[in-house]
Amino acid sequence: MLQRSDWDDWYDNLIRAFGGVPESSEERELYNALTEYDRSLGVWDGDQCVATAGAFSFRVTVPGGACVPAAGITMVSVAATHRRRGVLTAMMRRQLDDIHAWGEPIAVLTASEPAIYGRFGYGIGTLQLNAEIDTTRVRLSVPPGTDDVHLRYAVPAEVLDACEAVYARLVPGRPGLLARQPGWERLQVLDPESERSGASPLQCVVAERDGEVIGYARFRVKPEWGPAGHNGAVILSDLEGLDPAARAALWRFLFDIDLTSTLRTRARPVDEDVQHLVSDIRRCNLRMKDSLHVRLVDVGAALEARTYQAPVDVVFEVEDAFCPWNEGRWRLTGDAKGASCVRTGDSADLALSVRELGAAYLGGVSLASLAAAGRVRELRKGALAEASVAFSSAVAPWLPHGF
Ligand SMILES: CC(=O)SCCNC(=O)CCNC(=O)[C@H](O)C(C)(C)COP(=O)(O)OP(=O)(O)OC[C@H]1O[C@@H](n2cnc3c(N)ncnc32)[C@H](O)[C@@H]1OP(=O)(O)O
Repeated sequence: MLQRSDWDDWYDNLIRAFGGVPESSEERELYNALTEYDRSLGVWDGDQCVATAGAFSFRVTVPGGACVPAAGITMVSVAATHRRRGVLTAMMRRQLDDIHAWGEPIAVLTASEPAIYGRFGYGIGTLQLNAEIDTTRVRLSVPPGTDDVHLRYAVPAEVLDACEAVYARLVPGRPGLLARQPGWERLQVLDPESERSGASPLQCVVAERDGEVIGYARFRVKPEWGPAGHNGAVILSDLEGLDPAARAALWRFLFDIDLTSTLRTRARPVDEDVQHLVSDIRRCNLRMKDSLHVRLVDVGAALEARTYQAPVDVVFEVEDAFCPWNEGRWRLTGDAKGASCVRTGDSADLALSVRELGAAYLGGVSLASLAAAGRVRELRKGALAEASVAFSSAVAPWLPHGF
Protein backbone atom coordinates (compact mmCIF):
# COMPACT_ATOMS: atom_id res chain seq x y z
CA MET A 1 0.00 0.00 0.00
CA LEU A 2 1.27 3.44 -0.91
CA GLN A 3 1.59 6.05 1.86
CA ARG A 4 0.38 9.57 1.14
CA SER A 5 3.72 10.99 2.26
CA ASP A 6 5.50 8.85 -0.39
CA TRP A 7 3.35 9.96 -3.30
CA ASP A 8 5.71 12.65 -4.66
CA ASP A 9 8.71 10.27 -4.83
CA TRP A 10 6.49 7.54 -6.22
CA TYR A 11 5.04 9.78 -8.92
CA ASP A 12 8.46 11.25 -9.78
CA ASN A 13 9.69 7.72 -10.56
CA LEU A 14 6.75 7.30 -12.92
CA ILE A 15 7.36 10.63 -14.65
CA ARG A 16 11.08 9.85 -15.03
CA ALA A 17 10.31 6.43 -16.56
CA PHE A 18 8.24 8.28 -19.17
CA GLY A 19 11.11 10.62 -20.03
CA GLY A 20 11.19 13.02 -17.10
CA VAL A 21 9.28 15.96 -18.61
CA PRO A 22 7.25 17.39 -15.70
CA GLU A 23 3.49 17.54 -16.01
CA SER A 24 1.56 20.74 -15.40
CA SER A 25 0.73 21.29 -11.73
CA GLU A 26 -2.97 20.92 -12.61
CA GLU A 27 -2.41 17.48 -14.14
CA ARG A 28 -0.18 16.34 -11.28
CA GLU A 29 -2.75 17.47 -8.71
CA LEU A 30 -5.52 15.68 -10.54
CA TYR A 31 -3.58 12.40 -10.66
CA ASN A 32 -2.74 12.83 -6.99
CA ALA A 33 -6.45 13.18 -6.25
CA LEU A 34 -7.29 10.14 -8.41
CA THR A 35 -4.59 7.87 -6.91
CA GLU A 36 -6.13 5.06 -4.90
CA TYR A 37 -3.50 4.59 -2.22
CA ASP A 38 -4.75 1.27 -0.91
CA ARG A 39 -4.62 -0.16 -4.45
CA SER A 40 -1.18 1.17 -5.39
CA LEU A 41 2.19 -0.55 -5.21
CA GLY A 42 5.66 0.91 -4.87
CA VAL A 43 9.12 -0.64 -4.73
CA TRP A 44 11.92 1.09 -2.83
CA ASP A 45 15.66 0.53 -3.05
CA GLY A 46 16.88 2.13 0.17
CA ASP A 47 15.08 5.46 0.30
CA GLN A 48 14.62 5.68 -3.46
CA CYS A 49 11.40 4.71 -5.17
CA VAL A 50 12.27 2.50 -8.15
CA ALA A 51 8.91 1.10 -9.30
CA THR A 52 5.22 2.02 -9.28
CA ALA A 53 1.89 0.49 -10.23
CA GLY A 54 -1.75 1.31 -9.52
CA ALA A 55 -5.16 -0.27 -10.03
CA PHE A 56 -8.09 2.13 -10.28
CA SER A 57 -11.45 0.77 -9.15
CA PHE A 58 -13.34 1.12 -12.40
CA ARG A 59 -16.62 -0.20 -13.69
CA VAL A 60 -16.54 -1.14 -17.38
CA THR A 61 -19.48 -1.82 -19.68
CA VAL A 62 -19.55 -5.37 -21.09
CA PRO A 63 -21.74 -6.79 -23.89
CA GLY A 64 -25.31 -6.76 -22.66
CA GLY A 65 -24.88 -3.44 -20.85
CA ALA A 66 -23.78 -4.50 -17.36
CA CYS A 67 -21.16 -2.29 -15.75
CA VAL A 68 -18.66 -4.74 -14.27
CA PRO A 69 -16.05 -4.01 -11.57
CA ALA A 70 -12.67 -3.84 -13.26
CA ALA A 71 -9.20 -2.99 -12.04
CA GLY A 72 -7.77 -0.22 -14.23
CA ILE A 73 -4.04 -0.92 -14.30
CA THR A 74 -2.12 2.30 -14.44
CA MET A 75 1.01 4.28 -13.59
CA VAL A 76 3.30 1.29 -14.17
CA SER A 77 6.99 2.13 -14.12
CA VAL A 78 10.34 0.62 -13.26
CA ALA A 79 13.38 2.89 -12.98
CA ALA A 80 15.81 2.45 -15.87
CA THR A 81 18.48 1.60 -13.26
CA HIS A 82 16.40 -1.42 -12.20
CA ARG A 83 14.87 -2.60 -15.49
CA ARG A 84 14.81 -6.21 -16.71
CA ARG A 85 15.37 -7.77 -13.32
CA GLY A 86 11.82 -8.99 -12.91
CA VAL A 87 10.45 -6.00 -10.95
CA LEU A 88 7.45 -5.56 -13.27
CA THR A 89 6.79 -9.29 -13.12
CA ALA A 90 6.78 -9.17 -9.31
CA MET A 91 4.34 -6.23 -9.33
CA MET A 92 2.04 -7.97 -11.83
CA ARG A 93 2.08 -11.08 -9.60
CA ARG A 94 1.10 -9.10 -6.51
CA GLN A 95 -1.45 -7.01 -8.38
CA LEU A 96 -3.30 -9.92 -10.01
CA ASP A 97 -3.37 -11.78 -6.66
CA ASP A 98 -4.86 -8.66 -5.04
CA ILE A 99 -7.45 -8.12 -7.77
CA HIS A 100 -8.46 -11.76 -7.49
CA ALA A 101 -8.84 -11.39 -3.72
CA TRP A 102 -10.89 -8.20 -4.19
CA GLY A 103 -13.30 -10.22 -6.35
CA GLU A 104 -12.96 -8.06 -9.46
CA PRO A 105 -13.47 -10.31 -12.49
CA ILE A 106 -11.44 -8.35 -15.03
CA ALA A 107 -8.47 -6.01 -15.29
CA VAL A 108 -7.97 -3.51 -18.09
CA LEU A 109 -5.19 -1.23 -19.20
CA THR A 110 -3.94 0.94 -22.01
CA ALA A 111 -0.30 0.10 -22.70
CA SER A 112 2.66 2.37 -23.39
CA GLU A 113 3.92 -0.49 -25.59
CA PRO A 114 1.68 -3.36 -26.69
CA ALA A 115 4.44 -5.95 -26.25
CA ILE A 116 4.56 -5.68 -22.46
CA TYR A 117 1.39 -7.25 -21.08
CA GLY A 118 0.56 -10.35 -23.15
CA ARG A 119 2.87 -12.46 -20.98
CA PHE A 120 0.68 -11.59 -17.98
CA GLY A 121 -2.49 -12.77 -19.74
CA TYR A 122 -3.77 -9.48 -21.19
CA GLY A 123 -5.25 -9.61 -24.69
CA ILE A 124 -5.97 -6.65 -26.95
CA GLY A 125 -9.73 -6.31 -26.61
CA THR A 126 -10.42 -3.03 -28.36
CA LEU A 127 -8.91 -1.21 -31.28
CA GLN A 128 -9.15 2.48 -32.01
CA LEU A 129 -9.16 4.49 -35.21
CA ASN A 130 -6.99 7.48 -35.90
CA ALA A 131 -7.64 9.60 -38.97
CA GLU A 132 -6.19 12.53 -40.88
CA ILE A 133 -9.05 13.81 -43.01
CA ASP A 134 -8.47 16.09 -45.98
CA THR A 135 -11.45 18.37 -45.40
CA THR A 136 -10.81 20.27 -48.63
CA ARG A 137 -11.67 17.10 -50.60
CA VAL A 138 -13.88 14.97 -48.35
CA ARG A 139 -17.52 16.03 -48.18
CA LEU A 140 -20.12 14.95 -45.65
CA SER A 141 -23.72 13.92 -46.34
CA VAL A 142 -25.64 14.34 -43.13
CA PRO A 143 -28.82 12.57 -41.97
CA PRO A 144 -32.25 14.24 -41.66
CA GLY A 145 -32.58 16.43 -38.58
CA THR A 146 -28.99 17.67 -38.63
CA ASP A 147 -30.08 21.22 -39.46
CA ASP A 148 -32.33 21.28 -36.40
CA VAL A 149 -29.38 20.83 -34.04
CA HIS A 150 -28.18 24.09 -32.54
CA LEU A 151 -24.45 24.51 -31.97
CA ARG A 152 -22.78 27.01 -29.69
CA TYR A 153 -19.28 27.64 -28.40
CA ALA A 154 -18.85 27.16 -24.66
CA VAL A 155 -16.01 27.33 -22.16
CA PRO A 156 -15.04 23.64 -21.67
CA ALA A 157 -15.02 23.83 -17.86
CA GLU A 158 -18.37 25.63 -17.73
CA VAL A 159 -20.24 22.92 -19.64
CA LEU A 160 -18.32 20.00 -18.16
CA ASP A 161 -21.27 18.67 -16.15
CA ALA A 162 -23.63 18.79 -19.13
CA CYS A 163 -21.04 17.06 -21.36
CA GLU A 164 -20.37 14.41 -18.72
CA ALA A 165 -24.11 13.75 -18.49
CA VAL A 166 -24.12 13.02 -22.24
CA TYR A 167 -21.18 10.64 -21.82
CA ALA A 168 -22.88 8.92 -18.86
CA ARG A 169 -25.97 8.23 -20.97
CA LEU A 170 -23.80 6.53 -23.59
CA VAL A 171 -21.89 4.28 -21.15
CA PRO A 172 -24.36 1.32 -20.99
CA GLY A 173 -24.65 1.20 -24.78
CA ARG A 174 -21.04 0.53 -25.69
CA PRO A 175 -18.76 -2.19 -24.26
CA GLY A 176 -15.44 -0.81 -23.08
CA LEU A 177 -16.75 2.51 -21.80
CA LEU A 178 -15.90 3.37 -18.20
CA ALA A 179 -18.53 4.67 -15.82
CA ARG A 180 -16.43 7.66 -14.82
CA GLN A 181 -16.39 8.45 -11.11
CA PRO A 182 -16.51 12.11 -10.00
CA GLY A 183 -13.17 13.74 -10.76
CA TRP A 184 -12.43 11.68 -13.86
CA GLU A 185 -14.33 14.09 -16.11
CA ARG A 186 -11.65 16.70 -15.34
CA LEU A 187 -9.10 14.62 -17.26
CA GLN A 188 -10.97 15.45 -20.44
CA VAL A 189 -10.48 19.19 -20.07
CA LEU A 190 -6.91 19.31 -18.81
CA ASP A 191 -5.30 21.69 -21.20
CA PRO A 192 -1.59 21.99 -20.48
CA GLU A 193 0.32 24.30 -22.81
CA SER A 194 2.92 21.50 -23.24
CA GLU A 195 0.38 19.32 -25.05
CA ARG A 196 -0.81 21.95 -27.50
CA SER A 197 2.21 21.81 -29.88
CA GLY A 198 1.42 25.24 -31.25
CA ALA A 199 -2.34 24.70 -31.35
CA SER A 200 -5.00 26.75 -29.58
CA PRO A 201 -6.25 26.10 -26.06
CA LEU A 202 -9.01 23.50 -25.89
CA GLN A 203 -12.23 24.72 -27.51
CA CYS A 204 -15.68 23.26 -26.98
CA VAL A 205 -18.87 23.32 -29.02
CA VAL A 206 -22.05 21.87 -27.59
CA ALA A 207 -24.95 20.52 -29.64
CA GLU A 208 -28.40 21.36 -28.30
CA ARG A 209 -31.98 20.53 -29.11
CA ASP A 210 -34.82 22.32 -27.30
CA GLY A 211 -32.23 23.82 -24.96
CA GLU A 212 -30.86 20.42 -23.88
CA VAL A 213 -27.22 19.47 -24.46
CA ILE A 214 -27.24 16.37 -26.70
CA GLY A 215 -23.61 16.29 -27.76
CA TYR A 216 -20.26 18.03 -27.64
CA ALA A 217 -16.95 18.28 -29.42
CA ARG A 218 -13.69 19.38 -27.78
CA PHE A 219 -10.83 20.28 -30.07
CA ARG A 220 -7.90 22.54 -30.77
CA VAL A 221 -7.12 24.49 -33.93
CA LYS A 222 -3.58 24.74 -35.24
CA PRO A 223 -3.29 27.59 -37.73
CA GLU A 224 -0.70 27.30 -40.49
CA TRP A 225 0.01 29.49 -43.48
CA GLY A 226 1.96 28.51 -46.60
CA PRO A 227 2.69 30.21 -49.93
CA ALA A 228 -0.73 29.12 -51.24
CA GLY A 229 -2.63 30.34 -48.19
CA HIS A 230 -4.06 28.64 -45.13
CA ASN A 231 -3.30 25.07 -44.25
CA GLY A 232 -4.59 24.84 -40.69
CA ALA A 233 -5.64 21.71 -38.82
CA VAL A 234 -8.47 20.91 -36.45
CA ILE A 235 -7.29 18.45 -33.81
CA LEU A 236 -10.21 16.61 -32.26
CA SER A 237 -9.91 15.71 -28.62
CA ASP A 238 -13.30 14.09 -28.11
CA LEU A 239 -16.79 14.04 -29.58
CA GLU A 240 -19.96 12.44 -28.29
CA GLY A 241 -23.58 12.73 -29.32
CA LEU A 242 -26.81 11.11 -28.23
CA ASP A 243 -28.21 10.56 -31.73
CA PRO A 244 -27.10 10.55 -35.40
CA ALA A 245 -28.18 14.15 -36.04
CA ALA A 246 -26.31 15.48 -32.99
CA ARG A 247 -23.11 13.71 -34.06
CA ALA A 248 -23.45 14.71 -37.72
CA ALA A 249 -23.95 18.37 -36.80
CA LEU A 250 -20.74 18.29 -34.78
CA TRP A 251 -18.77 16.52 -37.51
CA ARG A 252 -20.04 19.00 -40.13
CA PHE A 253 -18.98 21.88 -37.92
CA LEU A 254 -15.47 20.41 -37.53
CA PHE A 255 -15.16 19.82 -41.29
CA ASP A 256 -16.16 23.40 -42.10
CA ILE A 257 -14.05 25.53 -39.77
CA ASP A 258 -12.61 28.33 -41.88
CA LEU A 259 -8.88 28.46 -42.62
CA THR A 260 -8.39 24.76 -41.92
CA SER A 261 -7.87 21.92 -44.40
CA THR A 262 -7.25 18.91 -42.17
CA LEU A 263 -9.19 17.24 -39.37
CA ARG A 264 -7.09 14.97 -37.16
CA THR A 265 -8.89 12.50 -34.97
CA ARG A 266 -7.47 9.95 -32.61
CA ALA A 267 -8.77 7.20 -30.36
CA ARG A 268 -12.13 6.94 -32.14
CA PRO A 269 -14.27 3.76 -32.27
CA VAL A 270 -13.64 1.44 -35.21
CA ASP A 271 -17.34 1.62 -36.14
CA GLU A 272 -17.39 5.43 -36.04
CA ASP A 273 -20.53 6.62 -37.85
CA VAL A 274 -18.75 9.41 -39.72
CA GLN A 275 -17.13 6.74 -41.96
CA HIS A 276 -20.55 6.29 -43.56
CA LEU A 277 -21.09 10.02 -44.10
CA VAL A 278 -17.89 10.85 -45.96
CA SER A 279 -17.60 11.09 -49.73
CA ASP A 280 -14.07 9.68 -49.86
CA ILE A 281 -12.94 7.36 -47.11
CA ARG A 282 -9.52 6.92 -48.68
CA ARG A 283 -8.72 10.57 -48.04
CA CYS A 284 -9.56 10.05 -44.37
CA ASN A 285 -6.27 8.15 -43.99
CA LEU A 286 -7.55 5.75 -41.37
CA ARG A 287 -5.09 3.93 -39.12
CA MET A 288 -5.81 1.35 -36.45
CA LYS A 289 -4.13 1.01 -33.08
CA ASP A 290 -4.52 -1.18 -30.00
CA SER A 291 -6.51 0.41 -27.22
CA LEU A 292 -7.90 -1.49 -24.22
CA HIS A 293 -6.01 -4.62 -23.11
CA VAL A 294 -8.27 -6.97 -21.16
CA ARG A 295 -7.37 -9.66 -18.63
CA LEU A 296 -9.90 -12.11 -17.23
CA VAL A 297 -8.88 -12.35 -13.59
CA ASP A 298 -11.70 -14.74 -12.77
CA VAL A 299 -12.75 -16.59 -15.92
CA GLY A 300 -16.03 -17.91 -14.52
CA ALA A 301 -17.24 -14.62 -13.03
CA ALA A 302 -16.13 -12.61 -16.08
CA LEU A 303 -17.88 -14.82 -18.62
CA GLU A 304 -21.04 -14.81 -16.48
CA ALA A 305 -21.04 -11.03 -16.22
CA ARG A 306 -21.76 -10.43 -19.90
CA THR A 307 -24.51 -11.67 -22.18
CA TYR A 308 -24.22 -13.39 -25.55
CA GLN A 309 -25.51 -12.33 -28.95
CA ALA A 310 -26.79 -15.87 -29.68
CA PRO A 311 -27.37 -18.99 -27.59
CA VAL A 312 -24.10 -20.66 -26.69
CA ASP A 313 -23.13 -23.89 -24.91
CA VAL A 314 -19.41 -24.61 -25.16
CA VAL A 315 -16.66 -26.02 -22.97
CA PHE A 316 -13.44 -24.01 -22.97
CA GLU A 317 -10.09 -25.55 -22.05
CA VAL A 318 -8.30 -22.52 -20.63
CA GLU A 319 -4.56 -22.18 -20.24
CA ASP A 320 -3.41 -19.58 -17.73
CA ALA A 321 0.13 -20.13 -16.44
CA PHE A 322 0.25 -16.75 -14.61
CA CYS A 323 -3.09 -17.17 -12.78
CA PRO A 324 -3.44 -20.95 -12.43
CA TRP A 325 -6.79 -20.67 -10.62
CA ASN A 326 -8.28 -20.08 -14.09
CA GLU A 327 -6.73 -23.16 -15.69
CA GLY A 328 -8.87 -26.04 -16.85
CA ARG A 329 -12.30 -26.64 -18.33
CA TRP A 330 -15.21 -24.21 -18.07
CA ARG A 331 -18.71 -24.75 -19.46
CA LEU A 332 -20.30 -21.54 -20.70
CA THR A 333 -24.03 -21.55 -21.37
CA GLY A 334 -25.77 -18.32 -22.18
CA ASP A 335 -27.79 -16.11 -24.47
CA ALA A 336 -28.92 -12.50 -24.71
CA LYS A 337 -30.56 -12.67 -21.28
CA GLY A 338 -27.72 -14.07 -19.15
CA ALA A 339 -25.08 -16.72 -18.72
CA SER A 340 -23.58 -19.32 -16.44
CA CYS A 341 -19.95 -20.39 -16.50
CA VAL A 342 -18.93 -23.26 -14.25
CA ARG A 343 -16.15 -25.81 -13.87
CA THR A 344 -16.78 -29.03 -15.75
CA GLY A 345 -15.24 -32.44 -16.31
CA ASP A 346 -16.77 -32.67 -19.79
CA SER A 347 -14.53 -32.79 -22.81
CA ALA A 348 -13.44 -29.48 -24.26
CA ASP A 349 -14.89 -27.85 -27.41
CA LEU A 350 -12.40 -25.01 -27.75
CA ALA A 351 -8.86 -24.68 -26.37
CA LEU A 352 -7.25 -21.30 -25.86
CA SER A 353 -5.23 -19.23 -23.43
CA VAL A 354 -6.71 -16.63 -21.11
CA ARG A 355 -5.13 -13.97 -23.30
CA GLU A 356 -7.37 -14.91 -26.25
CA LEU A 357 -10.43 -14.99 -23.98
CA GLY A 358 -9.50 -11.47 -22.84
CA ALA A 359 -9.16 -10.30 -26.45
CA ALA A 360 -12.58 -11.73 -27.37
CA TYR A 361 -14.32 -10.73 -24.14
CA LEU A 362 -15.72 -7.33 -25.13
CA GLY A 363 -16.93 -8.60 -28.50
CA GLY A 364 -14.57 -6.65 -30.74
CA VAL A 365 -12.14 -9.44 -31.65
CA SER A 366 -13.67 -12.61 -33.05
CA LEU A 367 -12.75 -16.04 -31.77
CA ALA A 368 -12.83 -17.16 -35.42
CA SER A 369 -10.11 -14.69 -36.37
CA LEU A 370 -8.02 -15.81 -33.38
CA ALA A 371 -8.54 -19.42 -34.51
CA ALA A 372 -7.47 -18.48 -38.03
CA ALA A 373 -4.24 -17.22 -36.49
CA GLY A 374 -3.80 -20.53 -34.65
CA ARG A 375 -4.52 -18.95 -31.25
CA VAL A 376 -7.75 -20.91 -30.64
CA ARG A 377 -8.16 -24.65 -31.36
CA GLU A 378 -11.55 -26.08 -32.27
CA LEU A 379 -11.99 -29.54 -30.72
CA ARG A 380 -15.69 -30.01 -31.53
CA LYS A 381 -16.83 -29.18 -35.05
CA GLY A 382 -19.20 -26.21 -35.02
CA ALA A 383 -18.15 -24.92 -31.61
CA LEU A 384 -15.99 -22.15 -33.06
CA ALA A 385 -18.76 -20.64 -35.19
CA GLU A 386 -21.23 -20.94 -32.32
CA ALA A 387 -18.95 -19.23 -29.81
CA SER A 388 -17.71 -16.67 -32.30
CA VAL A 389 -21.20 -15.41 -33.11
CA ALA A 390 -22.25 -15.51 -29.45
CA PHE A 391 -19.26 -13.44 -28.29
CA SER A 392 -19.66 -10.74 -30.95
CA SER A 393 -21.01 -7.30 -30.11
CA ALA A 394 -23.29 -5.27 -32.38
CA VAL A 395 -21.48 -2.13 -31.26
CA ALA A 396 -17.68 -2.11 -31.38
CA PRO A 397 -16.12 -1.91 -27.93
CA TRP A 398 -14.28 1.34 -27.37
CA LEU A 399 -12.63 3.50 -24.77
CA PRO A 400 -12.09 7.12 -25.77
CA HIS A 401 -9.19 7.85 -23.43
CA GLY A 402 -6.24 6.34 -21.61
CA PHE A 403 -5.77 6.37 -17.86
C1 LIG B 1 -0.55 0.30 -17.91
C2 LIG B 1 0.67 1.18 -17.95
O1 LIG B 1 0.89 1.94 -17.05
S1 LIG B 1 1.70 1.08 -19.29
C3 LIG B 1 3.20 1.88 -18.79
C4 LIG B 1 4.39 0.96 -18.73
N1 LIG B 1 5.54 1.77 -18.34
C5 LIG B 1 6.45 2.25 -19.24
O2 LIG B 1 6.38 2.02 -20.44
C6 LIG B 1 7.53 3.14 -18.65
C7 LIG B 1 8.94 2.75 -19.17
N2 LIG B 1 9.26 1.35 -18.98
C8 LIG B 1 9.35 0.77 -17.75
O3 LIG B 1 9.08 1.39 -16.72
C9 LIG B 1 9.78 -0.68 -17.67
O4 LIG B 1 10.71 -0.94 -18.70
C10 LIG B 1 8.63 -1.71 -17.78
C11 LIG B 1 7.62 -1.44 -16.67
C12 LIG B 1 7.94 -1.61 -19.12
C13 LIG B 1 9.22 -3.13 -17.64
O5 LIG B 1 9.72 -3.32 -16.33
P1 LIG B 1 10.84 -4.41 -16.02
O6 LIG B 1 10.99 -4.49 -14.54
O7 LIG B 1 12.05 -4.14 -16.82
O8 LIG B 1 10.16 -5.74 -16.56
P2 LIG B 1 10.57 -7.24 -16.15
O9 LIG B 1 12.05 -7.29 -15.86
O10 LIG B 1 9.67 -7.76 -15.10
O11 LIG B 1 10.26 -7.96 -17.53
C14 LIG B 1 9.46 -9.09 -17.65
C15 LIG B 1 9.51 -9.58 -19.06
O12 LIG B 1 8.88 -8.61 -19.90
C16 LIG B 1 9.77 -8.22 -20.94
N3 LIG B 1 9.58 -6.77 -21.15
C17 LIG B 1 9.63 -5.82 -20.23
N4 LIG B 1 9.41 -4.63 -20.80
C18 LIG B 1 9.21 -4.85 -22.11
C19 LIG B 1 8.96 -4.00 -23.22
N5 LIG B 1 8.87 -2.68 -23.06
N6 LIG B 1 8.79 -4.58 -24.43
C20 LIG B 1 8.92 -5.92 -24.57
N7 LIG B 1 9.16 -6.77 -23.56
C21 LIG B 1 9.31 -6.24 -22.34
C22 LIG B 1 11.16 -8.51 -20.40
O13 LIG B 1 12.08 -8.66 -21.43
C23 LIG B 1 10.92 -9.76 -19.61
O14 LIG B 1 10.86 -10.84 -20.52
P3 LIG B 1 11.39 -12.31 -20.15
O15 LIG B 1 10.56 -12.73 -18.96
O16 LIG B 1 11.14 -13.10 -21.37
O17 LIG B 1 12.83 -12.12 -19.80
